[in-house]
Amino acid sequence: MGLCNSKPSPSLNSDRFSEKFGSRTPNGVPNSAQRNSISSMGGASPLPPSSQNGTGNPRTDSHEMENVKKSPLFPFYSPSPAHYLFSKKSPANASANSTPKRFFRKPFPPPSPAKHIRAVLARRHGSVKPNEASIPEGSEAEGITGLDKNFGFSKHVSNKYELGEEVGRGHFGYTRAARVKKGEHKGQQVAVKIIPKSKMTTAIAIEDVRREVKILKSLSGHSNLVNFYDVYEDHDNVYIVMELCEGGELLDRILSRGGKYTEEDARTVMKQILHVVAFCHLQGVAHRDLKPENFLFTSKDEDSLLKAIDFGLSDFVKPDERLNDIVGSAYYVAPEVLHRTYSTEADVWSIGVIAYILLCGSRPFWARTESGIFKAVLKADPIFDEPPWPSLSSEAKDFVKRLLVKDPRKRMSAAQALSHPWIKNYIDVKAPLDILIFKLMKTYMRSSSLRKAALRAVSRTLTIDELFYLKTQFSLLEPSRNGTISIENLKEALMKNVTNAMKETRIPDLLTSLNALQYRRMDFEEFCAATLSIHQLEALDRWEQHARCAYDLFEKDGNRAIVIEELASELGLSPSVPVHAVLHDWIRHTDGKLSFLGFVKLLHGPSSRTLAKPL
Ligand SMILES: Nc1ncnc2c1ncn2[C@@H]1O[C@H](COP(=O)(O)OP(=O)(O)OP(=O)(O)O)[C@@H](O)[C@H]1O
Ligand SMILES: [Ca+2]
Ligand SMILES: [Ca+2]
Repeated sequence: MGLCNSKPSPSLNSDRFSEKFGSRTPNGVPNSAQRNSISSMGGASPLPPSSQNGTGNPRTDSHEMENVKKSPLFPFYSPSPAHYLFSKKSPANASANSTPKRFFRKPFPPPSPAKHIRAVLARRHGSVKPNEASIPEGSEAEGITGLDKNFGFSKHVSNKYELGEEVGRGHFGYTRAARVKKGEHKGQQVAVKIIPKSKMTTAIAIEDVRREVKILKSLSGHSNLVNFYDVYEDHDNVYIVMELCEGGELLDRILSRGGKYTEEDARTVMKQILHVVAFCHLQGVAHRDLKPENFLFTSKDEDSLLKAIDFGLSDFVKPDERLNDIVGSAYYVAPEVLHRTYSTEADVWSIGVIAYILLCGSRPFWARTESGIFKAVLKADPIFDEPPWPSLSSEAKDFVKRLLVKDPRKRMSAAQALSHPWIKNYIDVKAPLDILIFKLMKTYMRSSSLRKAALRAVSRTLTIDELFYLKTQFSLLEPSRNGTISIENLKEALMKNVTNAMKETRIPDLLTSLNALQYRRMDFEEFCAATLSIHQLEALDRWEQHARCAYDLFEKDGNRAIVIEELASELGLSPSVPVHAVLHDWIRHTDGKLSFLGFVKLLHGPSSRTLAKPL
C-alpha cells in the first residue's frame, strides 16, 4: 500500500493575514422572536442597491465586493417571515438583554433564521402570499373540504400533559413546554410541537406531518437526536411530544458568539451533527432541512449535547432511489436538489454550509432573492481568501471545501467527514458505519475482473488519511482473526444499527447484491479496492498523480491485451456505439493492452456515460 507516496499538497494559506473581523455587540444575542422582528424592520437590505447583482457571489462581480467593503455596516438582516409580529404571545426564551438592531461589519450578512424555499411553503400551505407562513393562535381546522385530516393518533393530549409556555416557533408549528401529569414520568418536563391542521391545506402537507411523526418515532434513540415520546391530535392540531431541549437553538449560540466559533468549538458541534446525520443516512433517511435552527442544545451548559430536531421535510430514500422535490431552506440547499435529482448527499452539503457559518460567521451563498441564492449555490465558489479564513487552519478549509463540493458523488459522506484530519486528529471519534461502503461494494461486486484489477491498483496508491477511513469502516464490520470479512459480518453490522426506518427503506436488500460473498471472504486489500470512490479521488488536486501511479502498478500485474469488442462489453456500451471509432485510443496499439485513457475510463465503471466524461 502507499507505494507512490502521494501526499496532499501543502497549504498555501498562512496566518499572516490573520485579522479579527466582525464587530461584536456588547449585550449578547437576539432570541428567535427578536431575530424575526429585526428582519421585519423595513426589510432592510444588507447591501446598497447599486451593489446588488442578485447572485450573492463576490467572484461574479468584484464591483459588488468593493461596494460591500466601502459600506461596512449592515443592519442585521433576515428575510424570514416575522412570526412574532402576528403572534399575541412572546416566546418564553425572550431575554431582556438581547440586542435588536445590532450591526455587523462583514462582507456578507451573518446567519439568521432561514426561510424555506417557496415551493416548500406552497406544498404545505397551497399558494404562498407574504407572511402567509405565520401561524395565528387558536386557528380553526376548517381546512379544504375533502382532505382527511384524521391521523389516527390518540386524542386528549391534556389528559396526560399540562401545556406551558411557548419555547419556539417555526413556519409550520410552534412548540410549548409541558409537564407530564400522571404515570411513571409524572412531573417530567417535555416539549410539545403543535402543528395546526388549518395549515394543512394540501394532501402533501398532511402526508408530510404523517411522515414527520413516523420518521421521528423510528429514529428516536440516537444520542444526538431529539427523543420522541408521544403523538396526539384533536380537531385543531397535531401534538408531537418529545424531549425538552432547554439550551436553545444552535443559531442563537452562533449569534451569541458574534457569529463565529473557534475551530475547537466548531469541531465539537460538527462531530455531533455528522454523527446523527450519518446515522440517519445509514437508515435511509434524508433530513432535507439541516440548518442551525434545527439543532438544539439540551442545556445552557457550554458543553451541552446537541440534538437534531424537525423532521418535517425528511423523507425515506432507498439506496438506488433519487428524490426530486425541491425542499429545504434556500441558504442551505444543495445544487443537486435544485437539479431535482438527489439523495442523502444533499444533507452533507447543508452541513458544509453550517460548518462555513460556524467558522467564519457568514453564509457561503448569499443573495437578496431566492433565485439569486439558487444561482449562487449552483455557480459560485464560496470565499476562502477573505478574513478570517487566512487565519484558520488549512485542515479546516479543506474540511469545509470537501463538504461544499457541487458534484454529490465527489462530496464526502457524513461518516467520512468524521475521519477527516480536521476532526480525527483533534478529538476522539467513534466512527459510525457508512452506508456509502455498502453502495460502493455493490458496484464493485458487479464489476468485471479487469475493472476489479484496476481498482486494486488504485487502492495501492491511497494515502494514510484515505486508508484511515477505510480501516475504521473495515473494523466496524468485525473481521475474523485472519483479517477477512464475510457476508455474515456485513449483515450483523447492519443489524446492529437496524431501526424501523431501515426496514422501510429496504437497506438490508443491499446485502443481496453482495451474495457472491457467501462463498468467500474479503480481505482488507480487496475491501479497499471495493469501497474506494473514484469520483471522490478525482476531486482531489493530486488525482492525476494517483491515477498515473495506479496505472504503473496495473501495468505490472493487471494489464493484458484486450480486443475492442471485449472492452466495449466491459464498459457496458450499447451496440449502437461505434466502438472502433470511440475506443480507438483506449487500447495501446503497440501491444493491444489498455492505455492510460482506457484505464481511467474503466475505473468509472460500466456505463455509457463514461464516454461523455472528460478524463
Ligand atoms: N424538543 C424541543 N425542545 C425545545 N424547543 C423545541 C423543541 N422542538 C422544537 N423546539 C423549538 O420550536 C421551534 C420550531 O420547531 P420546529 O423546527 O420543529 O418547527 P417547524 O415549524 O417545522 O420549523 P421550520 O420553520 O424550520 O420548518 C424550534 O426551532 C425550537 O426553537
Ligand atoms: Ca425548524
Ligand atoms: Ca420543519
